[in-house]
Amino acid sequence: MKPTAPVVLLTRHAFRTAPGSTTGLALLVLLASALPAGLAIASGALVATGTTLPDASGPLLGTAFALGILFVLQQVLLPVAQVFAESVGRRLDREVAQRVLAALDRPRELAALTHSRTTELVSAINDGLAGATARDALVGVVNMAVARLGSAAGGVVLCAYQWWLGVPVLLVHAYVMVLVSRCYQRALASAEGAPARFRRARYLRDLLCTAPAAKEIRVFGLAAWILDRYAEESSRALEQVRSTRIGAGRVGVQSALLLLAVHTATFVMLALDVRDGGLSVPMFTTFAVAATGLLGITTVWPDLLNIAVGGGTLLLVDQLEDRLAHEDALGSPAPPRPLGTIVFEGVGFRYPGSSTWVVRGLDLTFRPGRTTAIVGVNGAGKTTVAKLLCGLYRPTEGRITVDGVDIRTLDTAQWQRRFAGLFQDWVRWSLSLRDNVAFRAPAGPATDAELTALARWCGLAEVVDRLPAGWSTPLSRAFGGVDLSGGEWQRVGLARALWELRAGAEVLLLDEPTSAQDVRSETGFYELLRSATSDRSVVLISHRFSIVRQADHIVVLAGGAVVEQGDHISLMSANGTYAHMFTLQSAPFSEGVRS
Ligand SMILES: Nc1ncnc2c1ncn2[C@@H]1O[C@H](COP(=O)(O)OP(=O)(O)OP(=O)(O)O)[C@@H](O)[C@H]1O
Repeated sequence: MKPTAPVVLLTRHAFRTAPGSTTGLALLVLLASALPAGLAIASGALVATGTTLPDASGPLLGTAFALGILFVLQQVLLPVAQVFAESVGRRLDREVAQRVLAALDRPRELAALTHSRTTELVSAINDGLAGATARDALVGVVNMAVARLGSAAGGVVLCAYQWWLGVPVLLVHAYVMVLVSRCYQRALASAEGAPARFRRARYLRDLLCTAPAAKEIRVFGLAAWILDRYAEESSRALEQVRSTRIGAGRVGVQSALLLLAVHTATFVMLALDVRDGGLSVPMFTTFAVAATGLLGITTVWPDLLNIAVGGGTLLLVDQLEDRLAHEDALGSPAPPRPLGTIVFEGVGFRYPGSSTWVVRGLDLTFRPGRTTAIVGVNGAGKTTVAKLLCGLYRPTEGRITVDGVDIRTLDTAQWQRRFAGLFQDWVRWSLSLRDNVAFRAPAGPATDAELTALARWCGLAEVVDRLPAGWSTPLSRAFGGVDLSGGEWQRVGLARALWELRAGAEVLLLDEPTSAQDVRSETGFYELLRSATSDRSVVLISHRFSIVRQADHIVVLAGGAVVEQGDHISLMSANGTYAHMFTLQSAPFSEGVRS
């Protein structure tokens, strides 16, 4: 199917977003487009009045006044139309941003979001918006429409003189338009490979502009190296764009020469006709002004790029929405409440686009109210199991059931809402502490008293006391607040997960919850965890065996499968992988005690 032309796409979206304003805009454009022809006719009429009626000062004044009005309108109507277009375009931009965010929020699973085509589309949309917004593009459409329709009207006037002159002149202009449009299409097509390079260049540039990288850049003295890499990447990305610009310049010169030739011929023909008595001076004036109006077409070339980029972005947004359309079958049943036993039955999983099995033939049981710890070496697949459990990915083979029902058949959004989690890469929101912990208060806004009780449990109470505006303090210096330490941030993440349990989540996923905690905080963590989670299920992923050993059930993952499971005592007496890992971690301390 042929892709919709950017102008059509922009116009269609503008009418859909703001039908009233866009209709007004279309009328303004039509009016402005008729002005060159009106000016040509009025100029001829003025000359006619002046030359044929020497003492007719009234009609002369009237015609001059009419010409003046047309002239003023020509100066005013286009800017007014541009202001209208900007206003409609702004609404279109807002709608585009909302549509992109809504589309990205739609898939319940991460596979669709992390797919390379999705990231490509999002990146291309961001690039498009940075290059030309829908507002720029819509202003471009107005400029182009006024110039092209105005020129066409001038051509029609010229046809009234001699059709065999008007038609070829119009055809030459049409040819120039096609030439220029093709040139921009080529420019866009050849720049298609550039986004990846631009993305890399932008990443390097952002490294220099963002605080988190500042420490390493200074300590390792990386600024000059990054600047060099940035210069290299961006100049390579610009190379393609530059080569197409040279092409555009060539087309510009060719078109100008063509227009020069055709207009010179027109003016010469008109002048010869006046000399030979075939054309009166007033008519000459009308046709000469009409021919001049045709040249308006040459003033809109930069707008073509804005239209192509802005319209192209709308096309990409349509494609993104199609890609991320909701996959859940409508009316899928909600998961049971409370959640029963969750079972992995022969689960195998490969990340999308990867041929490597992370886990295979995995049989696991998560009983309600129990703490299950998952251990294993780096890359064993522990986090992947947690992601499968909460429905962020679907098993490639096998199935996950709750009380015997395949979770695929349940409403994924509701399934996910039953989990609360602190992942390894939890988000540090640059918002107030209150928002960081209780985004979605279960019933009305969270009170400080409720939050303080939670903070006491999480070891956050001291931090809250220190904050200048307590729970309302923004956790970012960029927003006039404060920065927290890594361990304090982790406790904020933990508090958020616990708050979600209050809001109705039933399973708490903790992936390395004490990785940034000091020994004091780690000691007693498990008892505190159980007291805060009471009868809820907890899935605990940790390399800290001092915590893991206290779990009700411990699962050891290796080579993508469960190699051992049981409680600490049974696993230690089995003297297998778990016992080996446990001994390795505790050995330095025992030696320290001995010596
Ligand atoms: N989004 C992803 N796409 C492709 N492969 C991934 C992705 N996330 C993880 N992997 C791969 O899956 C494997 C298991 O990763 P996972 O994070 O589950 O391990 P882990 O046991 O939690 O490791 P660690 O103890 O280091 O946190 C690793 O080899 C990793 O490279």
